[in-house]
Amino acid sequence: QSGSVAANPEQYDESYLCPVQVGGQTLNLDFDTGSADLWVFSTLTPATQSTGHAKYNPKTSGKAKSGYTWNISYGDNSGASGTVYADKVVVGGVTATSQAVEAATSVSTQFMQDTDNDGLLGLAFSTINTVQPQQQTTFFDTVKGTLAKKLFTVDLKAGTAGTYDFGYIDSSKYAGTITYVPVKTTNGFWEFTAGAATANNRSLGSVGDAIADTGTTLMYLPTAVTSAYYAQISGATNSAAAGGYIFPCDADVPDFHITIGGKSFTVPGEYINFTPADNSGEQCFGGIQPNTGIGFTILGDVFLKAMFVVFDQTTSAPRLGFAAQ
Ligand SMILES: O=C(CCCl)NNC1=[NH+]CCN1
Repeated sequence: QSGSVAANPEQYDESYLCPVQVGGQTLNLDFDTGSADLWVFSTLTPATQSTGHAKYNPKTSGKAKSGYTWNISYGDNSGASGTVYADKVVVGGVTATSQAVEAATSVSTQFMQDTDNDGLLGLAFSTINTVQPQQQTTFFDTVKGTLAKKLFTVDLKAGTAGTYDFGYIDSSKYAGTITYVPVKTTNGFWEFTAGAATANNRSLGSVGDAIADTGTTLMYLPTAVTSAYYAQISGATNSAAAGGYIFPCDADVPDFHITIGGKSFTVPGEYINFTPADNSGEQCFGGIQPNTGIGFTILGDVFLKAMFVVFDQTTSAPRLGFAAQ
């Protein structure tokens, strides 16, 4: 089987939400290549936390997995926890007849407050799924044996709907050729080695170990690369108060170029002029921030929305394919 689902951006492209049928109920989920749990707001979530969200009701067709629990925390310190059911999950027509559906009994304030978001669908490797006492497979791992090709593609867009495709590559969605790089799976992420970064034809240094993460909004780069980039924007400062690099909203923000697999890819400067940093709209918050304390680079939506990316498990050695949109 194969299928395609829309990826609808929230305001400022903060995250992208996709309609998914869970036990016949449609919920809008954040597809996340940086985690491996499929969890949903549910009738088990306290009303004080679930107001405004669509909720999965396991009573309809869910089969409780007795004694199974989950508890996840993300890189941005958001998190959730709960219990586990098996139910039918359909994404863009691709059907998992019995998928582990993790029903939330508690969610952090970030999730409570984002009422567009009814849960997450993890697309990292199942080795980092948090269900105990027995780890569960991601939607992709559950269905991959039934897909025409064991791959999915990600085509996020700036300010408009993109797509996640499962089981095939739609060559109308990218320009030029796809450049493939090997993936290191030991941390459970789609992790690879990126190369040299430049802006205004000046070297910013090398990016190095990086993950492709649809669940993270911004790009978190090595501190040296980040400071070299903002040195080229007059008025840019690293503001503790703002929580990162900001600059005058009318500044000239240069394109960011990164080499992957020997090919150069471009993130337009306008994507890096991310959001107003204050109510006056005078200072804007950068879409590139330092990866301090993370230990690797995260290439999140600001990067991905300039790209067409193939998450490929067609062979025993997973790989990532990158193309310009
Ligand atoms: O947690 C991470 C970073 C992994 Cl290093 N990405 N995924 C995600 N989902 C919700 C917030 N962030």
